[in-house]
Amino acid sequence: MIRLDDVAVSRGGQPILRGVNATLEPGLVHAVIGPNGAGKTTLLRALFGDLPLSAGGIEMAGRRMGPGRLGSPFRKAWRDALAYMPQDSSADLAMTVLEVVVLGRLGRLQFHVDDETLQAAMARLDAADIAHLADREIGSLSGGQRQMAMFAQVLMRDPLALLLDEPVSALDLKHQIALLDVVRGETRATERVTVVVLHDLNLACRYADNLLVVADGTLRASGPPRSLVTPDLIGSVYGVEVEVLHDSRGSPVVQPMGRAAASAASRRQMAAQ
Ligand SMILES: Nc1ncnc2c1ncn2[C@@H]1O[C@H](COP(=O)(O)OP(=O)(O)OP(=O)(O)O)[C@@H](O)[C@H]1O
Repeated sequence: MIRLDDVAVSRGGQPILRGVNATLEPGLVHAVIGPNGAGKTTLLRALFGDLPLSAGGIEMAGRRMGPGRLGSPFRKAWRDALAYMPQDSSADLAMTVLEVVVLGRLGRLQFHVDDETLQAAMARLDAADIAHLADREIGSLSGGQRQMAMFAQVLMRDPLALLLDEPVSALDLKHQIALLDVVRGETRATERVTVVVLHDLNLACRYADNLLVVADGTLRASGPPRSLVTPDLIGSVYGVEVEVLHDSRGSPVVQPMGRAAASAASRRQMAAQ
């Protein structure tokens, strides 16, 4: 479990996140949604120990990270428990896909890649549907193929928690589903905490057990998609009019209807005038 307690983060001297309280249960997929610039990546990087907290704390596996400079032994131990896939995993390296995936075990490697590691890397590539690309140079892949390879790499770390920042942004429909199926399956099987930033609200509703709605640097709402996702919440967070339908499994489906001309409150005010 990961617990966030009144977390605040500043960047460039500006407060970006404030008052974030959440409990992230293991074995569940937690999807972070919210508009551009809301603070989603900042939240993920704070969880990874990549950005210092300006207030509050994060507890994970008996450790507590508080405000202040992150001392390097603490930071290393904290990050060793996690696997983080950043938004842009640009990889212009002269390395093959297989070598990049094997790097996920860095720290355990001692200048020798044993057969077990190679087999594990191949299994990860297979699960990501890119085993046939193992010997290609990573820089020669398409954006989507590279995203799948970086995903295979983070899984090799066998982490306590998986932090994925827009992992499907470059993927076609089939590979979005394939990657998120693996994410959900691994999360359940390993009882780890998964936090994934997604812009596609319908994928978030379909795959997340818990949604974290970030807006203007605060956690506006959180909970299971079915009870959380309403036209009012999505409309007010994104500034659009939406209809919320439900698919045959009961997952919410968000249908944009147009930009919100005015809030309900201002419409009532205008009607009263
Ligand atoms: N180094 C920085 N210095 C100052 N402000 C920053 C810095 N990096 C990011 N920000 C600001 O912090 C805010 C949150 O950024 P963040 O990347 O967390 O948003 P996001 O929700 O992930 O957005 P997106 O959906 O566009 O990726 C933005 O207003 C951004 O401009």
